[in-house]
Amino acid sequence: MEIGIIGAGSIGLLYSFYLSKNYTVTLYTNRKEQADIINEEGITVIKDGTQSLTKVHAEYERNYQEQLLIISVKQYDIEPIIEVLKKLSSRTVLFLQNGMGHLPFLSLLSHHKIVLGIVEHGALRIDVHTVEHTGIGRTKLSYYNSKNSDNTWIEQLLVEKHPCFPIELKEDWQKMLNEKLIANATINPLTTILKVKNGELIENEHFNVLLYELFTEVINVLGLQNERQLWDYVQNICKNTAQNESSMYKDIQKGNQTEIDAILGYCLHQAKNRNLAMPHITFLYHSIKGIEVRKGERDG
Ligand SMILES: NC(=O)C1=CN([C@@H]2O[C@H](COP(=O)(O)OP(=O)(O)OC[C@H]3O[C@@H](n4cnc5c(N)ncnc54)[C@H](OP(=O)(O)O)[C@@H]3O)[C@@H](O)[C@H]2O)C=CC1
Ligand SMILES: CC(C)(CO)C(=O)C(=O)O
Repeated sequence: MEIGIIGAGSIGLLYSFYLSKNYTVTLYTNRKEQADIINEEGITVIKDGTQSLTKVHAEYERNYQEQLLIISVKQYDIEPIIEVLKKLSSRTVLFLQNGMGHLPFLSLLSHHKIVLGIVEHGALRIDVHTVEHTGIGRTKLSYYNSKNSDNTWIEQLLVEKHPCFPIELKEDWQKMLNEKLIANATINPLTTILKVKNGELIENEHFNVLLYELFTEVINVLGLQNERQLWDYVQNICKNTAQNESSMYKDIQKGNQTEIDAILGYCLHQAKNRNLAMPHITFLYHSIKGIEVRKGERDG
């Protein structure tokens, strides 16, 4: 099976490394120099201090040929890719983004078999061809516009048996994405403005109150009922990733754009549609947007 992976950041490098063990992978980069380096030196994954190298073919030209395309760019880089996907013949397209920013574009791609995914791995790009696998998690997949049948590409992925790279199928994409959104909408912005690691949101009783207040707004706006179970889920993520900095906190420290629009921006949009007041979400959304603008002004 031939797989094209679009976006050679932390997730693109990690997925190229593991999937190339069983499939022919082409990794599409944003810059020619990165493709040249990957073609020459391969991809290195560092896990628990051990380095492993694999050869993967990288391309800068965007003539995606593969029958399975995996999209691993950030939410704010999705739109130009959608424009290309619109013109391609029918195939399977798997989106791996955090947040919900990609959903409005999917109606433009109805001739493709769309699969939504969430990533529970931790991955951190060290340089243009090296990624650190900072936490083993699952990839969860769910069919968006087709039934759980006749997708041989996805069925092949599901028999993937690498112990560090488990892949699961979920029935309900909305539930799957909502759960991930709850974690990203609560842990990410709070850790960013408080400048703390994930674990402090449960270790510090005052921060835990903030986490809970924000959590109740988020589940309210998403219209979710099983509060107890979801609150345990969020607290468990803080516990299991206690020593990690959230991706949003890392992005802000590096002066990068965040995915706040696809995360809290989406929640605010839902709140507006339903005429709900969301003071914590509003406060945090504008705090993060303000920090991004200040950074832009300093650089500008
Ligand atoms: N990293 C992680 O641990 C996790 C990430 N995710 C999600 O996965 C997604 C990807 O995240 P991550 O890998 O960390 O992000 P990165 O920023 O590390 O990587 C994104 C890459 O996409 C490249 N890119 C942008 N536009 C294009 C294009 N048109 N064609 C080819 N490449 C392009 C960027 O290039 P350039 O460098 O030139 O900008 C960058 O290298 C996000 O939605 C994130 O929320 C989810 C869970 C965990
Ligand atoms: C689950 C969480 C919050 C773990 O850090 C994450 O996905 C992120 O940082 O983006």
